[in-house]
Amino acid sequence: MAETPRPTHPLSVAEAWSVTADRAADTTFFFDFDGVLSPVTDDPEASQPVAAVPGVLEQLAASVRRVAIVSARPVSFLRSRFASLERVDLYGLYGLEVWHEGEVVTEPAALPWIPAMADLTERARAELPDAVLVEFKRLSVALHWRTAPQLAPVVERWGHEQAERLGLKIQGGRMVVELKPPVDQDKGMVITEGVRDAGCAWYFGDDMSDIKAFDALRAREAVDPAFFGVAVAVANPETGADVSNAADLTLESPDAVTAFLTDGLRRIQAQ
Ligand SMILES: O=P(O)(O)OC[C@H]1O[C@H](O[C@H]2O[C@H](CO)[C@@H](O)[C@H](O)[C@H]2O)[C@H](O)[C@@H](O)[C@@H]1O
Repeated sequence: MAETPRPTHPLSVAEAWSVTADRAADTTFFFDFDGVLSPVTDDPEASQPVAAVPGVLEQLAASVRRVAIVSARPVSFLRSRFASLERVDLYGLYGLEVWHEGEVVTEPAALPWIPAMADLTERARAELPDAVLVEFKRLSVALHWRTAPQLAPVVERWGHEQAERLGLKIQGGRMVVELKPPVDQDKGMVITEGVRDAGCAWYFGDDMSDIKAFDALRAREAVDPAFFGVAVAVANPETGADVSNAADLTLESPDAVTAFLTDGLRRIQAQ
């Protein structure tokens, strides 16, 4: 059968699935976790994927070349939510951690920063108002104001001061600011590496840090016009229009992502 011609952006959903079904053996799907596979909750520890997600991802992984979750969460957290998945690759802490052959592999340049992150966590808990949730992630510290939105300016100011004091990187997100070691690693770099020899790739994201992943798909297309990249935004009012504007398609929620993938899987399997 002749290969479906590569459509130009903007894409229709039907075009995107048609090209993907043709190239399934050469396709990788990447997913962010929070807000994409899991609905947003006040307590980050309470987050769970949509019930059907593990089954859908495992089936997808059996039908395409590769499926990976690329998250700001630690790999240990992702493993706790996806223990049953055997075929899905996991990148944690923006790619500073990778789940590889049954163990967590950490970027060596980041390891010396663990004590500084632990100290910063203690300092944040002592200095910030109690309503700020301080999440220690071994190689980063996330400062959440979801349950106290009026504290956003206080937390952002404190975060920027600490980043300057310690020479850390700072990453904004959904009602959160995160402090990270000054190590060059982000979701865009994970995707750039991950699509190097792919013919087609999808990335599903909902937050500012995901725009770099969308950009990595675009950059790959620019050097190889035959490559087919699909950026999918999961819309939310917190990140405004920036994520949707950077995407090819927009879905409204993690439930909608699950239904969308179920439909896509049917199309791939029917090919
Ligand atoms: O890259 P991701 O997997 O999307 O992780 C981004 C951040 O997700 C978590 O925070 C966000 O989700 C929480 C639970 O729904 C929510 O309470 C919070 O307001 C959101 O910012 C996680 O806790 C962070 O560490 C991640 O950076």
